[in-house]
Amino acid sequence: MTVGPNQTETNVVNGNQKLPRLQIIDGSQNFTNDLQRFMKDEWHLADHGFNYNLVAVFGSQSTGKSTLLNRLFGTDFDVMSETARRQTTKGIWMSRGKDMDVLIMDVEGTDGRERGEDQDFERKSALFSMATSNVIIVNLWEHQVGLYNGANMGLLKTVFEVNLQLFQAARGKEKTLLFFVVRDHVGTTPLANLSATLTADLERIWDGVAKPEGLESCKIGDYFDTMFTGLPHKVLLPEKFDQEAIKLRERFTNPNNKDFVFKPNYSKRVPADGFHVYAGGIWDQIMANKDLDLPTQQELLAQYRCDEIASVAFEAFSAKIKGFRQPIESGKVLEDLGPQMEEIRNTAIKHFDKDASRYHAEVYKRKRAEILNKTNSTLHVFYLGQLKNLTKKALTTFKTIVQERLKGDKYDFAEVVMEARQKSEGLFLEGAKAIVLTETDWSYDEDYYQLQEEISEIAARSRVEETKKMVKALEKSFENQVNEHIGLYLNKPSPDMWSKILTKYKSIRDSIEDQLLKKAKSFNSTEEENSQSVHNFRKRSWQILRKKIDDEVADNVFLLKLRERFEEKFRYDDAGVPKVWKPEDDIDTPFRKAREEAIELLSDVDLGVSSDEEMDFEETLVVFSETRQHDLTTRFKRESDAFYLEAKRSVVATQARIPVYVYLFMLALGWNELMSILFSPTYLILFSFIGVLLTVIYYLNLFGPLESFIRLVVSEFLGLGREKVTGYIEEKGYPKVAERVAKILGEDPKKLKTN
Ligand SMILES: Nc1nc2c(ncn2[C@@H]2O[C@H](COP(=O)(O)OP(=O)(O)OP(=O)(O)O)[C@@H](O)[C@H]2O)c(=O)[nH]1
Repeated sequence: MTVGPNQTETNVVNGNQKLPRLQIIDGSQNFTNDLQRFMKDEWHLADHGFNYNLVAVFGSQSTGKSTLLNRLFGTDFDVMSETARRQTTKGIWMSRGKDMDVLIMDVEGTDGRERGEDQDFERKSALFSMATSNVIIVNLWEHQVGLYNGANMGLLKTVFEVNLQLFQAARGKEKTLLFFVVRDHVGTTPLANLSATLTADLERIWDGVAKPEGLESCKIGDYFDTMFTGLPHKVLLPEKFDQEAIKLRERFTNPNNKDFVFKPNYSKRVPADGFHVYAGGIWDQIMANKDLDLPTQQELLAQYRCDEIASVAFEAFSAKIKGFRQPIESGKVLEDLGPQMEEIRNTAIKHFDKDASRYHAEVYKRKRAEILNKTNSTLHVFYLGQLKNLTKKALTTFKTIVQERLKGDKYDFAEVVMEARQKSEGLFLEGAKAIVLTETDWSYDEDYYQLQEEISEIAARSRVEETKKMVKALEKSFENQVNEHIGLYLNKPSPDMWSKILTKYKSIRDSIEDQLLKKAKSFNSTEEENSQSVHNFRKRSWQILRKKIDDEVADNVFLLKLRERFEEKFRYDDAGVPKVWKPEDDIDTPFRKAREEAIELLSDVDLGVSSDEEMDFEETLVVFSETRQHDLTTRFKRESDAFYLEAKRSVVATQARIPVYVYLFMLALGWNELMSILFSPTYLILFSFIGVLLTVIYYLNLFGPLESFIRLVVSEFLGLGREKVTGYIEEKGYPKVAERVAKILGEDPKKLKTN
């Protein structure tokens, strides 16, 4: 059966599942596009890494190559029909060995009987096979041994030349096994002799191969191992052929066999998942007739595959980190972000390592650094976002703690700030450390520094506010004390009250200043700030005192105080009982004294702090200026004069006595009336009552009120009379009344009317 370009075959024949095979290079020398799929889906070798081997078979056409391969590896390569006898294998076919991790290449026969001009395919396929295979089976008839052309020695020369081109640098390290299978071995010539002949031929060919510079003395054994075996005639001795074929298969399948063919140093170190790229690249190079530089090819393969692997790993990585974006952008601090990022990134790198580490070490290292860098850069965005959110959270924590702690009365501001700072910075540092991934140079120093700066700014602002609040509270306390104590002095004025006020003022002020300095310590204030605060407070305290004094010495208020003080002295005795002036009493002296004592309060008061205290504000208070003193004195004198007159009047009232002789005269005149009264019980009781009443009025000094009362009664009485008259006039009518009036007056009523 002749198969067309890049044929694939996976069908079932005679009820048996045929092993899938692929024409990787067709008769027109095109490389297949299906190799990756076959490696993965048909042969299931893609994930085998280096754990697979590759065998190619060389030999003249129709020498039973395909038959041999099918026997050894259970493959289903086409075998030439016994009757047709024409070339079967075109190009290069590939199959996986049955139940073996081995790829087998059935290469087109080498003598090109049907190929004609296309002789160079031989060299190309040799190059390709050498670049990819661990073992090369050289298939030849027994009768060809010793015949240069017949034994395909021309092909071997090509193989040697190609090998030197490809593997000169790997001398002694990497080798290829040349496995000679002598077909139709009759046995007349022992295998040992045949081997010797072949070895001698190989040496001869090797010697004839032009060696690259520096490798002139290299031996065939530096690059090749050789093995020889013979197989009986398949047609004449089929049973023996079968037995030997089974034995031979053992050497390919059983690693414990002493002649096991696959040795580690035969491997071309192409990971299975990159084989399709590598093989394709090699064939492209061969077709382009370029020097086939295997290390470069391996590097190219590594680059290609590492990129592919990295891309798959990165895709999976990207899908996993998607969920971070939204919450971080919305300002959330994600718990476990660090461990999660580390885990996702490490999984991606592990994935990469697993598949890519088989490739060219330098390329793998470089590509690993690239994907590490790429994943780290991607995660760095989340790292920065989380840092930003952490900074915000730390600042909020700081503000909240400070606000909460400052709510109470007793707090040490510096302690509060320190505690809040420790907590918020601790929160930041803990969170920041947790998101720094290994194998990164991520640093949060700058953010930490910024946070510290912002905390300091907030603390400074808060300190200013709290200081203001504290000063205000102390001023209020000062004001309350001034109102209480100094108000007391001013309510009970005395000549020494001003000095008392000043002393008290200083003592209150000093005590508040002490408190101010104590509190200021907790605010970590500087000396300069402290002295400024004290200065401001003094100024304010002085203003408070002045206001209090100003209020208390306002004209009317102070006049009242003067009057009270005067009255206290003048109208009350020492026991606080109101004085009743008697004619013999001296009114003038107590009046003068009381007035002088009151006026004393208006004496020059130059209230001020001591001159040794430096103040840049108006530090004295002239309570009563000369003009005010004069004005208040005059007004007070006027008021006090009224009291004097009242006192005098009360004395005059009691002093207006009738002389004794008048009484005697009246007694003589009214003797009879007196007697009648004395002897009339009614009169006696009446007069005694009136007498007692008058005495009480006299002693209680109630003549004034009595007089007022009488006046009130009289005026009421007159008012009543007037009402009666008006009522009468209204009732009787005016003309009649006029007539009556005219009659009484003796006038003409008409005249009166007109008037
Ligand atoms: N005498 C002899 N004939 C064999 C042997 N093995 C196979 N044949 C026959 O040789 C012929 C060619 O067999 P293939 O296996 O197709 O040979 P080939 O080398 O793969 O042929 P091409 O692919 O065309 O190069 C077939 O008719 C086989 O039956 C053998 O050991 N001895």
